Amino acid sequence: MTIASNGYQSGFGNEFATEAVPGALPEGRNSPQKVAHGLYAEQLSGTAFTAPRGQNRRSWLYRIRPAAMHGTFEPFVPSPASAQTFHNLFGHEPVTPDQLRWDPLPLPETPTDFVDGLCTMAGNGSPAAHTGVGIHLYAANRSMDGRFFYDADGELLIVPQQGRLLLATELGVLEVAPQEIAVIPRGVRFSVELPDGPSRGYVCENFGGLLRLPDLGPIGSNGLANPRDFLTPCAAYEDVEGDFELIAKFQGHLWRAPIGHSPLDVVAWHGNYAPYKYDLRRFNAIGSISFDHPDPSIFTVLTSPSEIPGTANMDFAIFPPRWLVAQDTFRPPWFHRNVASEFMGLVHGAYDAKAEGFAPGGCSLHNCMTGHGPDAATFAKASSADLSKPDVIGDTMAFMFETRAVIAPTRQAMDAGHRQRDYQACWAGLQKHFSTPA
Ligand SMILES: O=C(O)Cc1cc(O)ccc1O
Ligand SMILES: [Fe+2]
Repeated sequence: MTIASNGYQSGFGNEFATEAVPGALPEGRNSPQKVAHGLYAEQLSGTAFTAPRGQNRRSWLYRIRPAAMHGTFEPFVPSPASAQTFHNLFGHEPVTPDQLRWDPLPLPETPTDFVDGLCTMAGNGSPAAHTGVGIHLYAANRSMDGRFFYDADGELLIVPQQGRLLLATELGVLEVAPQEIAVIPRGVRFSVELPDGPSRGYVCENFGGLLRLPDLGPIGSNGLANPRDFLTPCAAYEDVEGDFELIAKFQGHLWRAPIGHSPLDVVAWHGNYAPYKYDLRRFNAIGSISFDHPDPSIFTVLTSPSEIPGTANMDFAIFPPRWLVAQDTFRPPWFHRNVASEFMGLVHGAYDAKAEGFAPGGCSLHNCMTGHGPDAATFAKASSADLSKPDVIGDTMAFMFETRAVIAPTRQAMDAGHRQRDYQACWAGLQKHFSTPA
Protein backbone atom coordinates (compact mmCIF):
# COMPACT_ATOMS: atom_id res chain seq x y z
CA MET A 1 0.00 0.00 0.00
CA THR A 2 1.55 3.28 -1.01
CA ILE A 3 -0.16 6.64 -1.11
CA ALA A 4 1.46 9.03 -3.56
CA SER A 5 2.56 12.29 -2.02
CA ASN A 6 0.73 15.40 -3.18
CA GLY A 7 3.60 17.65 -2.13
CA TYR A 8 3.95 20.06 0.75
CA GLN A 9 2.76 23.42 2.05
CA SER A 10 5.31 25.61 3.84
CA GLY A 11 5.20 27.38 7.19
CA PHE A 12 5.10 26.55 10.89
CA GLY A 13 1.65 26.14 12.50
CA ASN A 14 -0.14 27.86 9.64
CA GLU A 15 -3.88 27.65 9.00
CA PHE A 16 -3.47 25.27 6.07
CA ALA A 17 -6.25 24.26 3.67
CA THR A 18 -5.76 21.37 1.25
CA GLU A 19 -7.93 19.04 -0.82
CA ALA A 20 -6.94 16.00 -2.87
CA VAL A 21 -10.28 16.10 -4.73
CA PRO A 22 -11.52 19.48 -5.99
CA GLY A 23 -14.50 20.77 -4.05
CA ALA A 24 -14.02 18.43 -1.06
CA LEU A 25 -13.30 21.27 1.38
CA PRO A 26 -16.44 23.05 2.56
CA GLU A 27 -16.36 26.80 2.11
CA GLY A 28 -17.34 29.26 4.80
CA ARG A 29 -18.19 26.61 7.41
CA ASN A 30 -16.63 23.52 8.99
CA SER A 31 -19.51 21.12 9.26
CA PRO A 32 -22.16 21.49 6.55
CA GLN A 33 -25.29 19.34 6.73
CA LYS A 34 -23.92 17.27 3.87
CA VAL A 35 -20.23 17.32 3.02
CA ALA A 36 -19.31 17.26 -0.68
CA HIS A 37 -18.63 13.84 -2.25
CA GLY A 38 -20.38 12.06 0.65
CA LEU A 39 -17.44 12.64 3.02
CA TYR A 40 -17.72 12.81 6.80
CA ALA A 41 -16.55 15.90 8.71
CA GLU A 42 -14.45 15.27 11.84
CA GLN A 43 -12.61 17.68 14.13
CA LEU A 44 -9.20 16.69 15.54
CA SER A 45 -8.20 18.88 18.52
CA GLY A 46 -4.62 18.98 19.76
CA THR A 47 -5.14 21.61 22.48
CA ALA A 48 -7.97 22.45 24.85
CA PHE A 49 -10.91 24.05 23.00
CA THR A 50 -10.30 27.21 25.00
CA ALA A 51 -6.49 27.42 24.68
CA PRO A 52 -5.39 30.98 23.83
CA ARG A 53 -5.69 31.64 20.12
CA GLY A 54 -1.91 31.79 19.60
CA GLN A 55 -1.54 28.25 20.93
CA ASN A 56 -4.85 26.73 19.86
CA ARG A 57 -4.38 23.78 17.49
CA ARG A 58 -7.12 21.86 15.69
CA SER A 59 -7.88 20.63 12.22
CA TRP A 60 -11.06 19.68 10.37
CA LEU A 61 -10.83 16.43 8.42
CA TYR A 62 -13.14 15.44 5.54
CA ARG A 63 -12.88 11.71 5.27
CA ILE A 64 -14.40 8.60 3.74
CA ARG A 65 -15.26 7.05 7.12
CA PRO A 66 -15.09 8.57 10.63
CA ALA A 67 -12.23 7.58 12.95
CA ALA A 68 -14.77 5.93 15.29
CA MET A 69 -15.12 2.96 12.91
CA HIS A 70 -12.91 0.10 14.08
CA GLY A 71 -13.22 -3.09 16.14
CA THR A 72 -12.61 -3.48 19.88
CA PHE A 73 -9.14 -2.75 21.24
CA GLU A 74 -7.28 -5.51 23.05
CA PRO A 75 -3.72 -5.50 24.46
CA PHE A 76 -1.20 -5.69 21.62
CA VAL A 77 1.02 -8.76 21.63
CA PRO A 78 4.17 -8.17 19.59
CA SER A 79 5.14 -10.61 16.86
CA PRO A 80 7.42 -12.49 17.39
CA ALA A 81 5.95 -12.58 20.90
CA SER A 82 9.04 -11.22 22.61
CA ALA A 83 8.80 -8.72 25.45
CA GLN A 84 7.17 -5.42 24.54
CA THR A 85 10.04 -2.97 24.20
CA PHE A 86 8.00 0.18 23.44
CA HIS A 87 6.44 1.52 26.62
CA ASN A 88 6.79 4.17 29.30
CA LEU A 89 8.27 2.00 32.05
CA PHE A 90 10.70 4.51 33.47
CA GLY A 91 10.98 6.35 36.74
CA HIS A 92 10.07 3.37 38.91
CA GLU A 93 13.58 2.49 40.09
CA PRO A 94 16.51 4.52 41.40
CA VAL A 95 18.26 6.45 38.63
CA THR A 96 22.05 6.26 38.55
CA PRO A 97 23.85 9.62 38.48
CA ASP A 98 26.49 8.00 36.23
CA GLN A 99 27.18 9.26 32.74
CA LEU A 100 25.68 6.71 30.32
CA ARG A 101 26.36 5.97 26.67
CA TRP A 102 25.22 3.37 24.17
CA ASP A 103 26.46 2.09 20.80
CA PRO A 104 23.88 2.12 17.98
CA LEU A 105 20.91 -0.19 18.43
CA PRO A 106 21.70 -3.29 16.30
CA LEU A 107 19.56 -3.62 13.16
CA PRO A 108 17.02 -6.45 13.44
CA GLU A 109 17.60 -9.85 11.87
CA THR A 110 13.94 -10.92 11.81
CA PRO A 111 11.14 -9.02 10.01
CA THR A 112 10.51 -5.91 12.09
CA ASP A 113 8.45 -2.85 11.19
CA PHE A 114 8.61 0.63 12.71
CA VAL A 115 6.21 -0.15 15.56
CA ASP A 116 7.80 -3.53 16.33
CA GLY A 117 11.22 -1.88 16.20
CA LEU A 118 10.65 0.83 18.81
CA CYS A 119 12.73 0.39 21.94
CA THR A 120 12.26 2.71 24.89
CA MET A 121 15.51 4.01 26.33
CA ALA A 122 14.46 6.57 28.91
CA GLY A 123 11.95 9.18 29.89
CA ASN A 124 10.30 11.31 32.52
CA GLY A 125 6.82 12.43 33.48
CA SER A 126 3.92 10.45 32.09
CA PRO A 127 1.17 10.56 29.51
CA ALA A 128 -1.35 10.70 32.37
CA ALA A 129 0.26 13.85 33.76
CA HIS A 130 0.62 15.50 30.31
CA THR A 131 4.23 16.33 31.13
CA GLY A 132 7.60 14.82 30.29
CA VAL A 133 8.89 12.75 27.40
CA GLY A 134 9.48 9.17 26.36
CA ILE A 135 12.77 8.66 24.52
CA HIS A 136 12.91 5.75 22.11
CA LEU A 137 15.14 4.28 19.42
CA TYR A 138 13.83 2.42 16.42
CA ALA A 139 15.53 -0.17 14.24
CA ALA A 140 13.39 -1.73 11.52
CA ASN A 141 13.79 -3.61 8.26
CA ARG A 142 10.33 -3.75 6.72
CA SER A 143 7.44 -1.46 5.95
CA MET A 144 4.24 -1.54 7.98
CA ASP A 145 1.87 -3.70 5.98
CA GLY A 146 -1.86 -3.39 6.67
CA ARG A 147 -0.99 -1.82 9.99
CA PHE A 148 -1.68 1.71 11.19
CA PHE A 149 -0.53 3.37 14.37
CA TYR A 150 -1.40 6.37 16.49
CA ASP A 151 0.00 7.68 19.74
CA ALA A 152 -2.60 9.17 22.08
CA ASP A 153 0.12 9.81 24.67
CA GLY A 154 2.08 12.49 22.87
CA GLU A 155 3.37 13.98 19.65
CA LEU A 156 6.25 12.08 18.05
CA LEU A 157 9.43 13.89 17.07
CA ILE A 158 11.16 11.44 14.72
CA VAL A 159 14.88 11.80 13.96
CA PRO A 160 15.97 9.28 11.29
CA GLN A 161 19.63 8.31 11.44
CA GLN A 162 19.83 5.62 8.73
CA GLY A 163 17.36 5.21 5.87
CA ARG A 164 14.47 7.37 4.74
CA LEU A 165 10.99 7.02 6.22
CA LEU A 166 7.83 7.41 4.18
CA LEU A 167 5.28 8.53 6.73
CA ALA A 168 1.84 8.04 5.22
CA THR A 169 -0.42 9.96 7.61
CA GLU A 170 -4.09 10.83 7.71
CA LEU A 171 -3.16 14.36 6.63
CA GLY A 172 -0.78 13.42 3.80
CA VAL A 173 2.59 11.87 3.07
CA LEU A 174 5.96 12.98 4.44
CA GLU A 175 9.27 11.67 3.16
CA VAL A 176 11.94 12.13 5.81
CA ALA A 177 15.63 11.41 5.30
CA PRO A 178 18.51 11.41 7.80
CA GLN A 179 19.34 15.03 8.73
CA GLU A 180 15.63 15.82 8.51
CA ILE A 181 13.05 15.47 11.29
CA ALA A 182 9.32 14.86 11.33
CA VAL A 183 6.68 15.61 13.94
CA ILE A 184 3.48 13.55 14.01
CA PRO A 185 0.88 15.16 16.25
CA ARG A 186 -0.72 13.26 19.11
CA GLY A 187 -3.53 11.08 17.75
CA VAL A 188 -2.73 11.29 14.04
CA ARG A 189 -2.82 7.83 12.44
CA PHE A 190 0.00 6.81 10.18
CA SER A 191 1.90 3.97 8.57
CA VAL A 192 5.67 3.83 7.96
CA GLU A 193 7.37 2.53 4.83
CA LEU A 194 11.11 1.98 4.54
CA PRO A 195 12.18 2.74 0.96
CA ASP A 196 15.85 2.15 1.82
CA GLY A 197 15.46 -1.15 3.70
CA PRO A 198 17.06 -1.44 7.16
CA SER A 199 16.57 1.86 8.96
CA ARG A 200 17.02 3.31 12.38
CA GLY A 201 16.72 6.50 14.35
CA TYR A 202 15.44 8.25 17.44
CA VAL A 203 11.96 9.24 18.64
CA CYS A 204 11.02 11.74 21.32
CA GLU A 205 7.45 11.21 22.48
CA ASN A 206 6.38 14.52 23.92
CA PHE A 207 3.70 14.24 26.61
CA GLY A 208 3.86 17.98 27.40
CA GLY A 209 3.16 21.28 25.66
CA LEU A 210 3.20 21.05 21.87
CA LEU A 211 6.51 21.70 20.16
CA ARG A 212 6.87 25.23 18.89
CA LEU A 213 9.58 27.51 17.61
CA PRO A 214 11.56 29.19 20.39
CA ASP A 215 11.31 32.92 20.91
CA LEU A 216 14.29 34.71 19.39
CA GLY A 217 14.75 37.53 21.91
CA PRO A 218 17.61 39.85 20.93
CA ILE A 219 18.44 37.62 17.93
CA GLY A 220 15.58 39.42 16.20
CA SER A 221 13.01 38.30 13.69
CA ASN A 222 15.08 35.77 11.73
CA GLY A 223 17.47 32.95 12.50
CA LEU A 224 17.73 29.47 14.01
CA ALA A 225 14.94 27.42 12.38
CA ASN A 226 13.02 29.73 10.06
CA PRO A 227 9.25 29.10 9.92
CA ARG A 228 9.01 28.85 6.14
CA ASP A 229 11.35 25.84 6.10
CA PHE A 230 8.80 23.66 7.89
CA LEU A 231 6.79 21.55 5.46
CA THR A 232 3.33 20.09 6.04
CA PRO A 233 1.89 17.59 3.55
CA CYS A 234 -0.94 18.37 1.17
CA ALA A 235 -3.95 16.08 1.56
CA ALA A 236 -3.46 12.57 0.12
CA TYR A 237 -5.64 9.55 0.77
CA GLU A 238 -6.28 5.93 -0.05
CA ASP A 239 -9.66 4.27 -0.46
CA VAL A 240 -8.94 0.65 0.42
CA GLU A 241 -10.74 -2.03 2.35
CA GLY A 242 -9.13 -5.09 3.93
CA ASP A 243 -8.32 -6.99 7.04
CA PHE A 244 -6.16 -4.33 8.70
CA GLU A 245 -4.86 -3.58 12.18
CA LEU A 246 -5.02 -0.30 14.11
CA ILE A 247 -2.44 -0.04 16.90
CA ALA A 248 -2.88 2.62 19.55
CA LYS A 249 -0.48 3.73 22.22
CA PHE A 250 -2.68 4.76 25.10
CA GLN A 251 -1.49 5.56 28.64
CA GLY A 252 1.85 3.84 28.19
CA HIS A 253 0.54 0.62 26.67
CA LEU A 254 -0.03 -0.69 23.15
CA TRP A 255 -3.47 -1.83 22.01
CA ARG A 256 -4.69 -3.36 18.77
CA ALA A 257 -8.06 -3.28 17.06
CA PRO A 258 -9.16 -4.77 13.75
CA ILE A 259 -10.13 -2.19 11.14
CA GLY A 260 -11.77 -3.00 7.82
CA HIS A 261 -10.44 -0.07 5.85
CA SER A 262 -7.41 2.18 5.68
CA PRO A 263 -7.80 5.06 8.13
CA LEU A 264 -5.64 7.14 5.77
CA ASP A 265 -8.85 8.20 4.03
CA VAL A 266 -8.85 11.97 4.62
CA VAL A 267 -9.63 13.53 1.24
CA ALA A 268 -9.35 17.14 2.40
CA TRP A 269 -8.51 18.99 5.58
CA HIS A 270 -7.92 22.46 6.95
CA GLY A 271 -6.43 23.74 10.18
CA ASN A 272 -3.20 24.11 12.11
CA TYR A 273 -2.86 20.68 13.76
CA ALA A 274 -0.89 18.65 11.25
CA PRO A 275 2.36 16.71 10.77
CA TYR A 276 5.42 18.54 9.54
CA LYS A 277 9.01 17.99 8.57
CA TYR A 278 12.14 20.13 8.68
CA ASP A 279 15.58 19.78 7.13
CA LEU A 280 18.12 20.35 9.93
CA ARG A 281 20.64 21.56 7.34
CA ARG A 282 18.47 24.66 6.94
CA PHE A 283 19.12 25.67 10.56
CA ASN A 284 20.72 29.11 10.71
CA ALA A 285 23.32 28.50 13.41
CA ILE A 286 24.23 31.56 15.43
CA GLY A 287 27.24 31.58 17.74
CA SER A 288 30.06 33.49 19.30
CA ILE A 289 32.07 35.82 17.07
CA SER A 290 34.18 37.15 19.94
CA PHE A 291 34.97 34.77 22.81
CA ASP A 292 33.42 31.98 24.89
CA HIS A 293 31.33 29.02 23.79
CA PRO A 294 27.61 29.89 24.19
CA ASP A 295 25.03 27.85 26.06
CA PRO A 296 23.53 25.17 23.79
CA SER A 297 20.11 26.85 23.95
CA ILE A 298 21.43 28.95 21.04
CA PHE A 299 20.87 25.82 18.93
CA THR A 300 17.21 25.20 19.87
CA VAL A 301 15.15 24.03 16.89
CA LEU A 302 11.88 23.39 18.71
CA THR A 303 10.75 23.71 22.31
CA SER A 304 7.99 22.12 24.35
CA PRO A 305 7.16 24.71 27.00
CA SER A 306 6.27 23.91 30.59
CA GLU A 307 4.12 26.09 32.81
CA ILE A 308 7.32 27.87 34.00
CA PRO A 309 8.39 30.51 31.48
CA GLY A 310 11.85 29.77 30.07
CA THR A 311 12.01 26.28 31.61
CA ALA A 312 11.15 23.83 28.90
CA ASN A 313 9.50 20.47 29.30
CA MET A 314 11.84 19.54 26.45
CA ASP A 315 14.12 21.46 24.11
CA PHE A 316 15.22 19.88 20.86
CA ALA A 317 18.65 21.36 20.06
CA ILE A 318 21.07 20.41 17.29
CA PHE A 319 24.81 20.75 16.80
CA PRO A 320 25.05 21.38 13.05
CA PRO A 321 28.03 22.19 10.81
CA ARG A 322 29.42 25.61 11.74
CA TRP A 323 32.49 27.80 11.98
CA LEU A 324 34.32 28.25 15.25
CA VAL A 325 36.07 31.60 15.43
CA ALA A 326 36.07 32.53 19.11
CA GLN A 327 39.37 33.91 20.42
CA ASP A 328 41.17 33.14 23.68
CA THR A 329 38.53 30.47 24.12
CA PHE A 330 38.33 26.76 24.63
CA ARG A 331 36.21 26.24 21.52
CA PRO A 332 34.42 22.88 22.10
CA PRO A 333 31.75 22.45 24.79
CA TRP A 334 33.11 23.23 28.26
CA PHE A 335 32.97 20.96 31.29
CA HIS A 336 29.62 21.49 32.95
CA ARG A 337 26.86 20.34 35.26
CA ASN A 338 23.28 21.47 34.63
CA VAL A 339 19.99 21.42 36.43
CA ALA A 340 18.56 20.16 33.14
CA SER A 341 19.10 16.62 31.85
CA GLU A 342 20.52 15.81 28.43
CA PHE A 343 19.87 12.88 26.13
CA MET A 344 22.04 13.14 23.00
CA GLY A 345 22.16 11.35 19.67
CA LEU A 346 24.35 11.58 16.59
CA VAL A 347 22.79 11.48 13.13
CA HIS A 348 25.90 12.04 11.08
CA GLY A 349 29.66 12.51 11.32
CA ALA A 350 31.47 13.19 14.57
CA TYR A 351 30.54 15.30 17.62
CA ASP A 352 32.96 18.04 18.65
CA ALA A 353 33.06 17.15 22.36
CA LYS A 354 33.81 13.48 21.85
CA ALA A 355 36.78 12.35 19.80
CA GLU A 356 35.75 8.70 19.88
CA GLY A 357 33.06 6.35 21.09
CA PHE A 358 30.01 8.45 20.18
CA ALA A 359 29.03 6.76 16.93
CA PRO A 360 26.28 7.80 14.51
CA GLY A 361 23.19 5.98 15.80
CA GLY A 362 24.57 5.93 19.36
CA CYS A 363 23.26 7.93 22.28
CA SER A 364 24.28 9.31 25.65
CA LEU A 365 22.56 10.45 28.82
CA HIS A 366 23.93 13.06 31.23
CA ASN A 367 21.43 13.71 33.98
CA CYS A 368 20.82 16.59 36.38
CA MET A 369 24.11 17.77 37.96
CA THR A 370 26.13 14.89 36.48
CA GLY A 371 29.53 16.25 35.44
CA HIS A 372 30.41 15.86 31.76
CA GLY A 373 32.10 17.63 28.87
CA PRO A 374 34.91 17.06 26.41
CA ASP A 375 36.70 13.75 26.63
CA ALA A 376 40.43 13.70 27.41
CA ALA A 377 41.50 13.55 23.74
CA THR A 378 39.25 16.49 22.78
CA PHE A 379 40.44 18.53 25.77
CA ALA A 380 44.11 17.97 24.90
CA LYS A 381 43.61 18.94 21.26
CA ALA A 382 41.44 22.02 21.86
CA SER A 383 43.60 23.40 24.68
CA SER A 384 46.52 23.78 22.34
CA ALA A 385 44.67 24.49 19.07
CA ASP A 386 45.87 27.39 16.93
CA LEU A 387 43.16 30.04 17.43
CA SER A 388 44.57 32.41 14.82
CA LYS A 389 42.61 30.40 12.24
CA PRO A 390 38.89 29.70 12.18
CA ASP A 391 37.92 26.07 12.52
CA VAL A 392 35.11 24.50 10.57
CA ILE A 393 33.09 21.61 11.90
CA GLY A 394 31.94 20.43 8.51
CA ASP A 395 30.61 16.97 8.71
CA THR A 396 28.35 16.59 11.71
CA MET A 397 24.77 16.52 12.96
CA ALA A 398 24.32 15.79 16.64
CA PHE A 399 21.22 16.59 18.65
CA MET A 400 19.97 16.81 22.22
CA PHE A 401 16.62 16.23 23.92
CA GLU A 402 17.06 18.45 26.98
CA THR A 403 14.46 18.27 29.72
CA ARG A 404 13.82 20.03 33.02
CA ALA A 405 13.09 16.70 34.77
CA VAL A 406 15.58 13.88 35.28
CA ILE A 407 15.59 11.41 32.40
CA ALA A 408 15.23 7.92 33.87
CA PRO A 409 16.74 5.12 31.78
CA THR A 410 14.60 2.02 31.36
CA ARG A 411 15.68 -1.34 32.74
CA GLN A 412 16.13 -2.60 29.15
CA ALA A 413 18.44 0.36 28.40
CA MET A 414 20.56 -0.32 31.50
CA ASP A 415 20.77 -4.04 30.70
CA ALA A 416 21.30 -3.58 26.94
CA GLY A 417 24.26 -5.32 25.34
CA HIS A 418 25.05 -2.13 23.43
CA ARG A 419 25.51 -0.03 26.60
CA GLN A 420 29.12 1.14 26.96
CA ARG A 421 29.90 0.07 30.47
CA ASP A 422 33.31 1.76 30.28
CA TYR A 423 32.02 5.17 29.16
CA GLN A 424 33.47 7.05 32.13
CA ALA A 425 36.97 6.01 31.05
CA CYS A 426 36.83 8.74 28.36
CA TRP A 427 37.60 11.30 31.10
CA ALA A 428 40.13 9.17 32.97
CA GLY A 429 43.09 10.52 30.99
CA LEU A 430 42.54 14.13 32.08
CA GLN A 431 45.74 15.04 33.89
CA LYS A 432 46.24 17.15 36.95
CA HIS A 433 48.15 20.20 35.76
CA PHE A 434 47.92 22.36 38.88
CA SER A 435 50.33 22.59 41.73
CA THR A 436 49.95 25.17 44.49
CA PRO A 437 52.45 27.99 43.86
CA ALA A 438 55.26 27.93 46.38
O1 LIG B 1 26.99 18.00 26.85
C1 LIG B 1 26.95 18.22 25.64
O2 LIG B 1 27.81 17.79 24.86
C2 LIG B 1 25.88 19.14 25.07
C3 LIG B 1 26.30 20.55 25.23
C4 LIG B 1 26.91 21.19 24.20
C5 LIG B 1 27.36 22.48 24.34
O3 LIG B 1 27.92 23.09 23.29
C6 LIG B 1 27.20 23.12 25.53
C7 LIG B 1 26.58 22.48 26.59
C8 LIG B 1 26.12 21.20 26.44
O4 LIG B 1 25.48 20.56 27.42
FE1 LIG C 1 25.94 18.81 28.33
